This record gives sequence, C-alpha cells and structure tokens, in this order.
Amino acid sequence: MKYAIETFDLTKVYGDFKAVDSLNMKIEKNSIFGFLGPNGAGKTTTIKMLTCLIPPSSGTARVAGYDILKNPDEVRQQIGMVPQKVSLYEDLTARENVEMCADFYGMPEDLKESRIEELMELVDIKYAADKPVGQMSGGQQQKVSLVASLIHQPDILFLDEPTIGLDPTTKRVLWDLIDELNSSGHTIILCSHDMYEVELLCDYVGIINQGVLAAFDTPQGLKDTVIKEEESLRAKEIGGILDRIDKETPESERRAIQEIKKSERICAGKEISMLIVNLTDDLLSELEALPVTLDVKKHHTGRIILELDETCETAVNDVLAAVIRNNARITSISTKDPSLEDVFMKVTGR
Ligand SMILES: Nc1ncnc2c1ncn2[C@@H]1O[C@H](COP(=O)(O)OP(=O)(O)OP(=O)(O)O)[C@@H](O)[C@H]1O
Repeated sequence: MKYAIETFDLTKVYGDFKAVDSLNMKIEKNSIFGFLGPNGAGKTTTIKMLTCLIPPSSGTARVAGYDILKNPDEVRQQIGMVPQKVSLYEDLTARENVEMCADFYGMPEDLKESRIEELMELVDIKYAADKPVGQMSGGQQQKVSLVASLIHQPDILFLDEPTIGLDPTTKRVLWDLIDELNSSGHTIILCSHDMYEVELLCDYVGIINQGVLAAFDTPQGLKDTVIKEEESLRAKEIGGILDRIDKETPESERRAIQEIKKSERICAGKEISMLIVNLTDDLLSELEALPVTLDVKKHHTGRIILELDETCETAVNDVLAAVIRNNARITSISTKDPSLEDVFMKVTGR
C-alpha cells in the first residue's frame, strides 16, 4: 500500500452549502502531511469524514487501505486522533484516561500496561501519570491526549492544531515527538495554522479553500510555483518598461528606472536575483564596483545574485541604471524566496 489516505471525489454538503467539494488527494504512507486552509475552509469536515465521525454526502476515501464507507471499524482501528480541544475526563488521572481508551480498543491487560508505560515515557509525562487531568497544564494535557491516541498503535495519526496555545519550549518538544513518531512509521496528518510548524515538519502540504483543494505539493514545490509565476510577471513588466525607453534621452532612462522602482515587489535591502541578457564582463565589474553593492555572485544557472546596501534608497535604481547603460536586458528578477505564508495568501486569495 503506497498511500495512507486516498480520497475519491469526497464531498460533504450541509443543506445547499458544499463544505467539502469533490476532494481528490493521495497522502503517501509514512509521510507528514500538512492540511492548511483559512477558517471554515473544510479541514475539520474532511478530517471528520476520514476518521468516520461523519459520513460523506458523496464520494469516498480509503484510509490505511480501508474504505471509510464499507469498513469504518477497520479504519477506526488504524487511526488515532488528537483533537484541537483536549477531550479527556478531567476528574480522572492521565493513566485512567489512557486505560479507558485502551479498553475501548479491547487491548489485552498485559499489553495495555506495558504500552502505557512505554508511551508515557516517550512523551515524558510518566511523572504526572497519576495526576487528575483537570490539574494539568495545557501542554501536559496535550501529551496525555497524544498517548491516548497512540495506545492502540494506529498507523495514521490525525493532529488538529496540536501545539496551539503552547509555550515555545513545549511546542518544540511536541514537534520533536511528531518527528519521532513519523520516523517510527506513523503517517501524520497535521491541521495547523502555524506556517512555521508546517514548513518545519511536513513532507507534503495541501491547501483547501472554500471546500476545494487549491494546492498540493511539497513545501518547496509550492514555493517554486509562486517564484515561477512572479518571475514571469516581473520579466513581462520590466521587459515592457525597458522596451519603451529611449536610451538616448537621460530623461526617458530616469523615468524607466523610477517606474521599475515603483514596483513594490522589488525593494532595496534584499538580495536580488536577476537573469541578464547581454551580461558582459564590463557590466559585471560595474555592478561589483557600485557603492551600493555589498556582494555579487554569478550562479551556475547564469543568474546574478546581488546583495545590496539596505540603507541606500537608490540601490535598485543604481543597479538598473548600470544594466541599461551597458545595453543589457533583465529578463527576470526576484527578491527572495516566498514563504509558505506567501503561498497560502496567494492560493487562498487572502
Ligand atoms: N454541522 C454543520 N452544519 C452546517 N455547516 C457546517 C457544519 N459543520 C461545518 N459547517 C460549515 O462547513 C464549513 C467548513 O467548516 P470546517 O469546520 O470544516 O472548517 P475548517 O477548515 O476546519 O475551519 P477552522 O480553521 O476554522 O477550524 C464552514 O463554513 C462551517 O460553517
């Protein structure tokens, strides 16, 4: 089985509102998958269908090799779920809560106790095993929740905002733990609004928007798509401006530079990367000699990477003036790698 989860036109309709609309995705076994989307996009609804809490209106999915409609019991045996709001019995101790879960899955007594010990040690909560959950901190409760979700050794673990509200240290502990669980063979489905967390942990990312899967790729794949789109846009813009200038008149040259500078996506102070046609050694030396240039590198792809003095407002102008003076042309320009957050904003139009 290559995929931990496959969905086939998975759809959920409430009245005449489509909360999830013909979702088709494949999540590789043993990967960490980040499920992103704005509030109300359909993440929880999807997860509820995949964990057999609600039935789809149409379509279906295979989870751990089992169909959610035909084999819901088998699906439940293969999955663990850590919900956003910890759903443990506050009056019971951590151990009692986990024991209840183990009984729910019908675990034999001897196996149950040894597994509880092992998991509590793994998440480092053994010291509080006999404390009522209601007297525990948020981070401690999350750890107990994790132990409860792992007690029956599920293949796939669903985590809904597992680190929300946790302090940075506890967050890191949980991130390490998620990584460890993944290394020991669990597929992790992580719903999160924390882009740093997703970028740090996830092998693949899916972005759902208004019930529709709007993007699915590796984090770098998603960023590369944005880079390519932006670069072709910039190349077009800059190409158009350079086409219009009359190199004989300094006024026209000045206006062209101003026009390019106005493009808010190009700003001084950042590393800029350019593809230049007609790049001569003279131009390269001129770029290196500019007072605003801190560093110039020529990449093996032919791109020029310039680090500019961020305190100098005319930095970009000076570079462009040198390019124009040397009768060269910029065919593409970019400032920095977009973040996953940039991708999210672009894909969801927010
Ligand atoms: N039981 C329900 N009845 C009617 N509409 C519902 C029901 N459950 C969810 N919805 C609607 O479906 C849409 C998707 O909700 P869902 O909870 O899946 O979003 P989400 O992506 O998990 O959002 P968030 O990030 O805020 O948790 C929302 O517009 C929500 O109001």
